[in-house]
Amino acid sequence: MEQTQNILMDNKELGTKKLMLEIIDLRKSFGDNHVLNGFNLRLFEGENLVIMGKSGSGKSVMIKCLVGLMQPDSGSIMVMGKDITKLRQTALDELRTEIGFLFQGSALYDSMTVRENLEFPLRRHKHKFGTISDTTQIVIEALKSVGLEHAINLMPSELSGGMKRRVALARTLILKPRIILYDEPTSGLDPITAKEIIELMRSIQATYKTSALIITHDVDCARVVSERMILLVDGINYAEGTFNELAQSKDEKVRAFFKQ
Ligand SMILES: Nc1ncnc2c1ncn2[C@@H]1O[C@H](COP(=O)(O)OP(=O)(O)OP(=O)(O)O)[C@@H](O)[C@H]1O
Repeated sequence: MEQTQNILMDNKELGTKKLMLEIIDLRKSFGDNHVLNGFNLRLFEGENLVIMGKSGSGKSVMIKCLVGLMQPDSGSIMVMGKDITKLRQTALDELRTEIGFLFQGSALYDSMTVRENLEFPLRRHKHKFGTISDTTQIVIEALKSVGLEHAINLMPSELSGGMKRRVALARTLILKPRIILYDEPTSGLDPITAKEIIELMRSIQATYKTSALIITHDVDCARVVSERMILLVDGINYAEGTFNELAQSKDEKVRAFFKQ
């Protein structure tokens, strides 16, 4: 596998699709620790793009820059054509509703029922949805899409790990995001539950026509969900391609990702 320095060499078919997210020459250092050294990424409409990188390779730093929790040293981050590093707070908040996050650990509010957990983001983002007098239908629809409509009145403590992750995903979907950012979606789950979540990610892509950026160590997850993958090594896109292209690579650094 040849080192891919420039993501503009994407396959031509993708070139005709709408660009949802673009990261250009992202750089971030902490003193002498140069974590991101010109990272590039393009996420197209309806696509699942997997990013793999070893522990400490800068995936979290990249996500923090992407969601505005960390300021990059340089580079731009375009979300649906707007550079988020240059937006004012209100415009940034509005744009943020187009991105849904599923972070490691499901982060449900323990003192709220499943229904209340799902209603919470709707209330917070009134500007996008207006005042909704009856949220029941919206909540049920989101829960149905993750197969958990029967859990609407349960407390998080009554849910298994897999169910919690599904509810967290429903809570993400309820805001109808155009882009979903999954951070280690299968971590901490047993293989069967992980497989269910992986299948769910595919079904959500088909139903909601979302684009997704997926950070994972899980080779099975990458194989099933990705249209394309980027391997992040030494702060750059070390290699890019489909799962099969990368899995067949002779490059030792690339091969290391597929040995599990
Ligand atoms: N706020 C910070 N201050 C100083 N160094 C930081 C800070 N945040 C991250 N780093 C450094 O940046 C590097 C990349 O860390 P990061 O958390 O992005 O890795 P990662 O790829 O997400 O790893 P993992 O898969 O283990 O979560 C590490 O060397 C880390 O020590």
